[in-house]
Amino acid sequence: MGLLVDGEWVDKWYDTKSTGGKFVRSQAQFRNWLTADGSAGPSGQEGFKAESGRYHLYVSYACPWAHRTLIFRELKDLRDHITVSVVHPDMLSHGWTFRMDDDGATGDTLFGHDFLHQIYTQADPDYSGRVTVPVLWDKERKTIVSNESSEIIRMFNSAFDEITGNTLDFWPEAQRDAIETVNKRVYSNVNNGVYKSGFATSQEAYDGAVVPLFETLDWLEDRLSKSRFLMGDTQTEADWRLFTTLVRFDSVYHLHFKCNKKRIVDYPNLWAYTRDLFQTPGVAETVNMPHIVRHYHYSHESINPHRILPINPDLDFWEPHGRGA
Ligand SMILES: N[C@@H](CCC(=O)N[C@@H](CS)C(=O)NCC(=O)O)C(=O)O
Repeated sequence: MGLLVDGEWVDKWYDTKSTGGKFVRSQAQFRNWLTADGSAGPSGQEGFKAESGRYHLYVSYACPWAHRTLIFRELKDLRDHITVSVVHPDMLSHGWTFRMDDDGATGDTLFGHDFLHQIYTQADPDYSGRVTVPVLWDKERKTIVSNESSEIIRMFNSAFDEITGNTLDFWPEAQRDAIETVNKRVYSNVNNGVYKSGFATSQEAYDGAVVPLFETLDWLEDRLSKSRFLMGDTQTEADWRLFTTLVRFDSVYHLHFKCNKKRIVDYPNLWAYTRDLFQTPGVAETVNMPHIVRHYHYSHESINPHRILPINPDLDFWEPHGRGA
């Protein structure tokens, strides 16, 4: 675990001393956009035109943020157009690595590097900051397009539509304000809320995260008692952003991150909704539970110093969900 400082790798855990025990996530730094015509998009430089075979994703199956991008690659039929490398689940003193001694870890299929940080310094030899997944890489310009999952899924939502003929829209214009409102609350209290609970190093910081987490899950449970998906009858990005946290919750966050007031299986609507999303064609293939369980319990020494993997509940994500009616 560490970060790059002026292009040099430094092995260092998250600093929570300066923030009163609170975990504060840093902002992603590569913020270019892939677009259908290569124009610049909301931020970054121009020239990243959607083209088949040109782009590559570096992901971890364990990471909920990277998981979003893998799901959109499936939902938007991009599998034949965007290639993928999967890191090893253990994130230790070198950060994410391309070790291949675990089922599903592919190694760096583009360059044969050992560490993900080498991809960052290849894009910017003086890069300072965290080395995170996902990374969207441009094989033509040999640089990172983006390392921000919330933006990568919006690129995937539309940039390749002419190439794939898949015009499913998970970010429909008419619902954007409503989606943003839900995303904001879900991001802060649920997606990042579990991390803020788990990485807190003071009681106050933990309480400040875990209470809003369960208040928000209660609110979502109620909302999902009235409609199949968060925005009504059709899936939007809001559902997929929530899903990657829900699918990990009972196996990882409940115990490892001390989010243990309830499990997702204790919420009838949230649990059926999680199964409904899981059973969406293409999605189950993106869920690698062994990588998920291994990564968190093995990598976070400060939380689980003996690296013992828990027995965990048997969860049947294939059980009929009954939410279509
Ligand atoms: N803003 C980023 C966050 C990505 C992120 O934090 N990924 C984690 C894995 S779940 C990571 O790579 N952490 C390594 C680190 O912080 O050093 C996104 O959503 O794309």
